[in-house]
Amino acid sequence: MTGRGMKIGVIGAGAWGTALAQVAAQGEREVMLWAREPEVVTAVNRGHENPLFLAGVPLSPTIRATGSLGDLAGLDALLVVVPAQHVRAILAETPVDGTPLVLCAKGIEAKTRLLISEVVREVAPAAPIAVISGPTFAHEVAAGLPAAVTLACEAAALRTRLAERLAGPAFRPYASSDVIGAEIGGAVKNVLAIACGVVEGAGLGQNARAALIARGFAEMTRFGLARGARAETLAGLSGLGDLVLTCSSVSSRNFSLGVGLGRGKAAADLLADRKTVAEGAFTAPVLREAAADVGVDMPVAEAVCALLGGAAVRGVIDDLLARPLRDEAH
Ligand SMILES: NC(=O)C1=CN([C@@H]2O[C@H](COP(=O)(O)OP(=O)(O)OC[C@H]3O[C@@H](n4cnc5c(N)ncnc54)[C@H](O)[C@@H]3O)[C@@H](O)[C@H]2O)C=CC1
Ligand SMILES: O=C(CO)COP(=O)(O)O
Repeated sequence: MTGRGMKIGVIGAGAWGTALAQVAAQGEREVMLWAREPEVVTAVNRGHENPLFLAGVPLSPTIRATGSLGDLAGLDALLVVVPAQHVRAILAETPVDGTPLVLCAKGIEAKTRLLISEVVREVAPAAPIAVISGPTFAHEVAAGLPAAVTLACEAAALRTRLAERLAGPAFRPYASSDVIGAEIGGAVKNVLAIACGVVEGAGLGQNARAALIARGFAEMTRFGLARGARAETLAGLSGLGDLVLTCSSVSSRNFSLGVGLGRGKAAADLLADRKTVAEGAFTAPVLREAAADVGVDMPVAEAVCALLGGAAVRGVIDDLLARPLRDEAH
């Protein structure tokens, strides 16, 4: 069977899960979308919209929302699009068995320091795993604007079928077998986007932001290589591509969080009561620990941790700039 006939389910109806359901529904194909919020289920089924997480985008009528994870049984692949810290709990309640899981969250599990693919191997050991990651603001993808992603999966046949199923006129998956590399790019760039937002909020200028993107990419590469990622994946869509996107736009929740920090607002106030997720705030502390585990220096990630912990912006920036001079290659 080619991938085109695969029946797709999406777990998580935030902005990105809804946008991916829209991608999977192209050609009037049916898609089952699990939403945690009953009002989202109702709005998608009755009005073909998701005003809570993706307002203003008309959705395909072939997307059917459900509040019951049991309704996902028997599908050919499930896209997992709940925030990283909730993947374990949600999959434990989902009828997965051997269904392929396409992991779309960008983060590291805080209490275990595991990448999401490692979490899923624990909670759904029979499920083949793929990862989709790349520079993709949900509202642009849902509106049908052009975007490209890394689609990583070790099994070549499944990789091809998923790419056939999800590719569309404006959505281009690029195949890779480097699952860990695709995950690390997406997780680390969120932390670096907070740092770039701080540069913006504190008015440090365009030169500083470009320097931070380049030195941040050096950090991502050091950590990724130490964890077994391939350099070309880190330099691709899911690494450098997504880093550039989220480090240069207030459409990024992580960048916007950094702008607030850079203007001197407290992290606790910026994060209180928010409905949408800024994954970098959860990833930064666990990334610092995970980097220490493999002996990798990540000064920008350290600085983000300090700011999230309440340190004053000026002091953190002064400390970064006062670090000993070093070779660029390190
Ligand atoms: N929004 C975007 O443009 C993109 C987001 N992503 C990633 O997709 C993942 C999901 O993010 P978004 O769709 O943007 O979410 P969102 O910020 O739009 O919405 C929050 C989501 O979290 C869910 N949620 C809240 N508490 C929960 C709980 N206790 N258990 C399970 N789910 C819970 C909500 O139901 C909702 O689906 C994140 O890892 C994000 O980094 C990846 C690419 C693009
Ligand atoms: O991952 C994203 C774009 O690729 C979305 O970024 P934010 O989560 O920072 O909004």
